[in-house]
Amino acid sequence: MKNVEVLEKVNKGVYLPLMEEFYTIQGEGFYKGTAAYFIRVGGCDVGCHWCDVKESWNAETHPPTDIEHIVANAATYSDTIVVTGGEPLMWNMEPLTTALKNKGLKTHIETSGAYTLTGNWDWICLSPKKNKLPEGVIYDKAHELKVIVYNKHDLIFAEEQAAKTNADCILYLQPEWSVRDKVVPMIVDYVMKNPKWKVSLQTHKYLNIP
Ligand SMILES: C[S@@+](CC[C@H](N)C(=O)[O-])C[C@H]1O[C@@H](n2cnc3c(N)ncnc32)[C@H](O)[C@@H]1O
Ligand SMILES: Nc1nc2[nH]cc(C(=O)O)c2c(=O)[nH]1
Ligand code: SF4
Ligand SMILES: [Mg+2]
Repeated sequence: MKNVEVLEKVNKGVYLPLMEEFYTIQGEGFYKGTAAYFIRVGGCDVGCHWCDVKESWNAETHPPTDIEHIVANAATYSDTIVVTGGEPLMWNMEPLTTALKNKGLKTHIETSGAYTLTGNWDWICLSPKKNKLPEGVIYDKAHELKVIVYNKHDLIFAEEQAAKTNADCILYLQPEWSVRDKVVPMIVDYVMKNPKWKVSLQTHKYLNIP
């Protein structure tokens, strides 16, 4: 296939720059502990300095991959599919999620919300970033809000973001991994004083799994 044809397919979302895919246990948030197949799509320009997948940022280093292959493969592993990245919403998620749903699979997304919400999702984890704030509509649709806490100011940011979410949205504070020893006591204290929040840990890192 010619380069332009591939780019056209990527633009439509029928090909996606695939970084990796793996069957594991969802480590974070509401579905923590649940087996799920992860599809990690390349490309992100949000630029979180503590991002734990910086290799995902440059989309050009990840091969444009036919979503039909991705979906056929995913279906052999799990009925719960987590789409993450990179920032999956940099791409049109309509074709991928439609194909996953046609196979009867549950579609979950991990997103910063920095780009327009596309796709048909059973579960939306919104993890907003100060550098590039979410676009309006996703706050109404998010099932969980997961704010990463790197310092004290992130608790103020967390409250600002929570104020924008819908009433059913489950609220999580998750320690930034590299400073976990410092921020976990702060998060624990904050959650006990403000019990509308829950703690989320990156449990897969404790379990030594992907
Ligand atoms: C790598 S991101 C990819 C999805 C999307 N770009 C986002 O940020 O939501 C997946 C999840 O990991 C979180 N995350 C990334 N780096 C982290 C770190 N160093 N410590 C804790 N959580 C982190 C993000 O906030 C997000 O909830
Ligand atoms: N096990 C596991 N759970 C996760 N939850 C969110 C992840 C992500 O990177 O989006 C992630 C991940 O990379 N691994
Ligand atoms: S938005 Fe997500 S993928 Fe992008 S830099 Fe931040 S944590 Fe990493
Ligand atoms: Mg991760």
